[in-house]
Amino acid sequence: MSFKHTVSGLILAGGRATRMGRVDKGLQPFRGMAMVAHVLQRLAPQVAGVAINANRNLPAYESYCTPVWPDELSGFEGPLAGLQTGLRHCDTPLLLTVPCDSPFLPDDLAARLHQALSEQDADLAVAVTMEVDESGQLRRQVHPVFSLLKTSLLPQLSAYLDSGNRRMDGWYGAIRVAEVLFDDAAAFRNINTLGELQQYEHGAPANAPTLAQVVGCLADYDPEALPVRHAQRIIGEFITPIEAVEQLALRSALDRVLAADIVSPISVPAHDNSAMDGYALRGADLPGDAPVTYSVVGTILAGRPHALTVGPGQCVRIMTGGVMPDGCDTVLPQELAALINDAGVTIAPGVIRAGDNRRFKGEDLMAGTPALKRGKIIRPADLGLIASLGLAEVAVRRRLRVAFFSTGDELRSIGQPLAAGCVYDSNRYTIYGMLQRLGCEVIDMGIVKDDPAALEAALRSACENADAIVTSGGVSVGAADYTKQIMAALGDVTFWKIGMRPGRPLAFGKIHSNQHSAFLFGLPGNPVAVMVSFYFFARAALLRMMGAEAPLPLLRVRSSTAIRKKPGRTEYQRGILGTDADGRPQVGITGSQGSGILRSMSEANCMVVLHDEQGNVAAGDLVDVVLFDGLV
Ligand SMILES: Nc1nc2c(c(=O)[nH]1)N[C@H]1C(S)=C(S)[C@@H](COP(=O)(O)OP(=O)(O)OC[C@H]3O[C@@H](n4cnc5c(N)ncnc54)[C@H](O)[C@@H]3O)O[C@H]1N2
Ligand code: MOO
Ligand SMILES: [Mg+2]
Repeated sequence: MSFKHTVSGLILAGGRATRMGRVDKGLQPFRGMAMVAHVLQRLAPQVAGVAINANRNLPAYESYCTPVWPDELSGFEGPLAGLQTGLRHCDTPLLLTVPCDSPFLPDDLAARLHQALSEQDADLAVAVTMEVDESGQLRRQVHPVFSLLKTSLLPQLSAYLDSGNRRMDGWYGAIRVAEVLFDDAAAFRNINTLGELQQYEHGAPANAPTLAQVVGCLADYDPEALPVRHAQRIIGEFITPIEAVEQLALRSALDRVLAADIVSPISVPAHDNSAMDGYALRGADLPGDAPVTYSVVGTILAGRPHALTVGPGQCVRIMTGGVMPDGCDTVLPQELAALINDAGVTIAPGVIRAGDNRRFKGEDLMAGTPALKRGKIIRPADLGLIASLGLAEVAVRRRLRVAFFSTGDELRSIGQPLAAGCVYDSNRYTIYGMLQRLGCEVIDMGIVKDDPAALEAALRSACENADAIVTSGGVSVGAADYTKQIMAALGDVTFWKIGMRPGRPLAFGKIHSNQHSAFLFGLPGNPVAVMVSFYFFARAALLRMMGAEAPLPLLRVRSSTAIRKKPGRTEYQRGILGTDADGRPQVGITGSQGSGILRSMSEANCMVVLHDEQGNVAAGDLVDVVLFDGLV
């Protein structure tokens, strides 16, 4: 049975709003209605009923058809006073509090807090998020105003207030508290100042520029002939990263983006140790002109503590990884000994030098130094590195949610018969593959017909469920291409003809629907154009949204053939990178380069990037190449 009937909601609107100039925060207009109405809309479906705790303008709050309860303590005594009032009136066993200035609160707040409360048999469940501060460090942020608690806690709370305390979490010591980690910190954002109110009015985070502002910085901006590098720059400046962070078990973090620097808590290795199985001795003691025999005073195994000291004329048997004994700085690999017998180990002159085969404490990682930087995509070596620090969990950015669909009446899905003039939808498969490779959470929305209402519904739904949207088709100048009109109507979207081949038309911007917004990449319909536009525009932008640093490396390679190329535009040609007869790398172009010929894309293992200013390429010239696959 659902828990909903056991929970009442309480919106805390009784504060003074000192940072907002003492206006009544809950009643401030925001995106077409009062702030409290947004909170009410999100909270009401999650609970049996909602009440508001307010101390001013009571009739205005009552107009939302909810009970309104002022504090019993007089003098704006803070949120706990509101909570006390709420507990006193509450007629369900549980009460859920939220502040009136949090219009983005999560839809699953009650469900998640309730689950933790019952699983952990707690008195109170409170929301927690992980946030990255300005110095790049990760910290836990507890949100005591987002709490689910037992109504029976009223006596404890009243006693706490009677003793003069007002801190929201100050009474947690006396009750059982369950902390619930939410991965979307932005959902808990509260609006504290009039400036923030204006800022969030259009869904824009702090200081986000409009597309027109970004474009305004380009002296010779021409959307009908936009150089590739300008389009890339505009997109990069307009995109904003998602901030939500989640804590994952180490192995689950593979291919995810590190959310905060990892500072090494220990030195690796923790001690100077031997790099070889052999004999440790003092470097100053090595032979001069004649062989020397050293007596063996003990054996050191890796991982075994010891208190051996080695004097002049002595050595100690040591295994790889064994901790170097005091005074020793050199290891003789055992196979280099001139003689090993009961008298000891004999070393000939000149076989090793002082300091050989010793690994220093901290030579891999020194305690207190950054081991990995935020923004790094976690690869197999990083998993090992983090494990070497003894860390079981890492903080990563939440996965980026990307919705995608294809547009066009001529498209058929696999399994459907192919009517005359129709083609199977291949773009949804290439896009799926490319998004998966980037580590996105994908939402496949199928094929959308060339119909304005269907396109609008699809874009709105994508916008409400994803961080970014990738569409294909309908961005050129064709008669049935409604896509552009609908995209433009839903937000800040611009349409470009880019100086490139393939992939000339591109729509880019941000759309809004029901208080949600998403970045939009309207890619051209031709099957190769869609891939090229994804790789050279969407890829970097999506990575930036994920908070990742992953530039595309360009290799300079000799072209095995001549390539025709017009200066004044960037051409991306499908290439096969291999080696010539002498084993040197070379690249050749796959067959037809038409933007509908997917076969030649499939045969290719790289793209040859011929830049704007470049003209024809002669056989043997060096060209830039981007590989499709990397080793990791
Ligand atoms: N008069 C002009 N015509 C065109 C121009 C132009 O500048 N002036 N640009 C050309 C270029 S370049 C491209 S690329 C295409 C882009 O067109 P759209 O983005 O509007 O895409 P559609 O018209 O919907 O489709 C184009 C082509 O691709 C096939 N297609 C579309 N979606 C899929 C899919 N999911 N799977 C497989 N194939 C798909 C579609 O059937 C068309 O053949 O416009 C040029 N025209
Ligand atoms: O983008 Mo189009 O022809 O360049 O395929
Ligand atoms: Mg078209």
